[in-house]
Amino acid sequence: MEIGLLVRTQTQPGWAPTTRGGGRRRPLALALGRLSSRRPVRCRCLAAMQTSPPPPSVRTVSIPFSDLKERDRDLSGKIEEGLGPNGLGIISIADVPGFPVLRKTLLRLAPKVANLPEDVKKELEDPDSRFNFGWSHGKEKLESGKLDTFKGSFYANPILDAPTTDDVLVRRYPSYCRTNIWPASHLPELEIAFKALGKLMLEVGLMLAHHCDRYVMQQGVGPYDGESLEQTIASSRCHKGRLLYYYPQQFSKQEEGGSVSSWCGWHTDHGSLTGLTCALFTKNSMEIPCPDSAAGLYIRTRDDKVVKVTFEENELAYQVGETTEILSRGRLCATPHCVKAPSSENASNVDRSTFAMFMQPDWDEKLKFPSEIPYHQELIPPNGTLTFGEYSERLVNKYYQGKT
Ligand SMILES: O=C(O)CCC(=O)C(=O)O
Ligand SMILES: [Fe+2]
Repeated sequence: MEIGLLVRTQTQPGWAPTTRGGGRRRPLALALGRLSSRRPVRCRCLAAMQTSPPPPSVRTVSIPFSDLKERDRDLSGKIEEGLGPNGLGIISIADVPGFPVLRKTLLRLAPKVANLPEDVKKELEDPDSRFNFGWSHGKEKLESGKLDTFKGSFYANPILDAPTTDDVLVRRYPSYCRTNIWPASHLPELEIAFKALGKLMLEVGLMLAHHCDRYVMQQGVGPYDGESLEQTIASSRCHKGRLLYYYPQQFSKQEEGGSVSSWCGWHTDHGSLTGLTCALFTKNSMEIPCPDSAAGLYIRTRDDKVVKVTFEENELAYQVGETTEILSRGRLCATPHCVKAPSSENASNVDRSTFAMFMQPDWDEKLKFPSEIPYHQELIPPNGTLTFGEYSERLVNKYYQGKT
């Protein structure tokens, strides 16, 4: 990894260890648990990104839910346009029944979690999972080496409260295998809302995965060497939801040229598929439209341009993770993304709540890697086969302990 090419972000998340200049603090946290993981992104245009006028805004390719649920419908054109080698790497699904209510119900709880008394939040922390279950705030390091207090996260597996009872596995894969922690007495509605939205995002994600599989097979890749994306996701016990709360930014901290990664640093999700809701903004507890058209989710396109991505409030978006890119032999591409905070004057006291559903293979899932892969080639054994759990462990070692 060429250190000089890493994007310098305020909130460089996830993978970046100190040795690579990323200033990461908690090596394992991002690597395993949500496997949302974060690969720092190479970029040659950092200076331009930080000083140029707001980048253009691009609408996601959108698929109506009524089409998505038809298994025999040919959606390969849209899948290619959205997620293929020339796509943005994000696609949105419109008119998902029940989604708008579940989204609002959960996102409205994000500020409530973040504002629970400190001692209650402490109880909700799980250091043994490297903060991949329960409450996590100020555990990751910023680029500057300071702790990231810009956002707080609440993590849980919305599908399984206890993925396994095998102690060996719990010790080996604590970020996947430990049990959920819910604020049962302080915010009992969180568990219900979190599970309901997470399950819906998984169900819709499975439908999308089916169409992704069809597209990949049409491309002549043949069935994936292991399971299809749909089967991989369906049989996994590792899914992880992340309720994110971005604290209002202080204007004094906004002087860094309004960097596009001022709220969440550049990274690529690591697993199979990530579901994303459109964020909810509030100001002094009142829901408001996003107060700054430049704020929100940004991605870097295949031809190295930074664009702001938009999708409708009631659409459900999905991004491709690195593992899917590798297993689809590049037919589906993972996309570097980050989040920009509002920076205009009237954006003070504005917070942002959103939810990400990281769908990733089971720790036991055998992944058959192609002989050439775009990421982490050195981790793959000669026979090209690793379980996802083993692969994740190697990634963690690579980034945080410097061994492969
Ligand atoms: O806040 C967002 O919209 C995106 C969050 C994200 O990319 C992540 O948690 O991996
Ligand atoms: Fe992400």
